[in-house]
Amino acid sequence: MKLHRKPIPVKEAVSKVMERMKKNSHERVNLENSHNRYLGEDITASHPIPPFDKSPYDGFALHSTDTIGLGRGQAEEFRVIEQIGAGHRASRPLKKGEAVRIMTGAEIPEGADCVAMFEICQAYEKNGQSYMSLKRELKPGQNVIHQGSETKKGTVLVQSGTKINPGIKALLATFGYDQVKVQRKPKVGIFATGTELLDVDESLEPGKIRNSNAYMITAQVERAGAEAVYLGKLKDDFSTCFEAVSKAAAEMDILITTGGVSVGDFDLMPDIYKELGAEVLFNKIAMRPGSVTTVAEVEGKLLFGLSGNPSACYVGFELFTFPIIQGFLANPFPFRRRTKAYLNKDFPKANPFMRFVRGKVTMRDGKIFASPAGIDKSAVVTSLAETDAFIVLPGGTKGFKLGDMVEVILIEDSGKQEAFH
Ligand SMILES: Nc1nc2c(c(=O)[nH]1)N[C@H]1C(S)=C(S)[C@@H](COP(=O)(O)OP(=O)(O)OC[C@H]3O[C@@H](n4cnc5c(N)ncnc54)[C@H](O)[C@@H]3O)O[C@H]1N2
Ligand code: MOO
Ligand SMILES: [Mg+2]
Repeated sequence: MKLHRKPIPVKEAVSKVMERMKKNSHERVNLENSHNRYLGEDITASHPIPPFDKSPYDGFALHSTDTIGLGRGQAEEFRVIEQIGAGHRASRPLKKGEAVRIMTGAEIPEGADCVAMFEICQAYEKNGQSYMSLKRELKPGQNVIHQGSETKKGTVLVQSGTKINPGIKALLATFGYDQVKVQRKPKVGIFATGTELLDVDESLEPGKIRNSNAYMITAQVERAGAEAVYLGKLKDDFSTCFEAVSKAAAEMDILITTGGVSVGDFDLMPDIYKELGAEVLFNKIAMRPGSVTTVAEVEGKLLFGLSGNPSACYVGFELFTFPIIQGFLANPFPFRRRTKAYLNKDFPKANPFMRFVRGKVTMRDGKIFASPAGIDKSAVVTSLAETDAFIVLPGGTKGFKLGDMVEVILIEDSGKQEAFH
């Protein structure tokens, strides 16, 4: 085994992975099941919105020319010929001096060009006929939402590859998509390797630990929008691991293993990649944690050899596997959002490697602050529960001080916020 590996910069490692991005196929799902899926086509307005001139208020539709000169004590009486709610249309065009009692969302009748809200009108009955009197002048088009004023037919409203959110669902429904073309979710196989691993329902035994990576990675895969296929845990035995990995690589779109990528006697992944004839893109990155993260490709399939150490495993996934999954989903913006934040803690120790400190961000008075989520060590699992961001501390000769402005990678919205005031 080669003990001395040459670390490559994080940026280079990310590009090496992204160069291997694969094209994916599409499928159709019912609109109800489309939430959080990635669009497989642009959404183009198939009709204008609104499709007809409509009233934004409950009131009376009339013609503005009938209101000229009103005001300063001058009122005009209108004959109310009918009443229309949303979903109904007036039975005939309005004539001079007529009004239609109209509700919000109803189509403006022919012969009307404006709406007077109930609040400025006086409605009354006279000899079994409805009337309304008005003391205000209205302009043509006043209180009318015009056909196509929100969007014109043919406008591209959402691009293929965008994650479907509640607003996009509303648009899909507006344009009559009962079925939606979406990107097929890549199947991501997951193996946890390690003879020390116990199942969740097993009691602790000397020298053994429960397998937490499998559950963590499954959740990260699902959070990224892919289909997680947990394939089980494997003992550190070459032929068992080799068989399992080669079979899964053929069946899955992407394969993740955790553990066994370093230089230990039972770290079998490097030999497995060799035996498979896989091309190793890199096996050492100038970062902490996750320096041992290894990515290889065999017969067009990417193999992510994530570290066994929980924090390193978590970080390795978010930096390298997350964007490739987004690529599969045709997301034109495959990377997690980054921004700047003020450090809430000193990091006096210089580190030659770039650090991705598991942290949490808070927002106050238009500023973002970043604090570490717990112990900043690769082998730590407890800090991950609080993590909603990575604090990026570039490698170099100096440490960092409280108040320094640093880059943060936003992992999720933890929703920690006081009530609105
Ligand atoms: N001589 C050297 N030793 C190590 C180096 C090195 O460069 N030279 N690198 C260290 C670094 S950095 C890391 S990170 C780890 C990576 O180890 P592996 O990826 O080979 O992982 P394992 O050896 O299998 O396990 C490491 C650690 O993680 C625990 N683990 C494994 N799987 C799970 C799981 N599914 N759930 C929870 N915890 C798991 C395992 O028990 C070990 O404690 O290597 C350093 N060594
Ligand atoms: O890969 Mo290790 O996490 O750098 O500690
Ligand atoms: Mg090891």
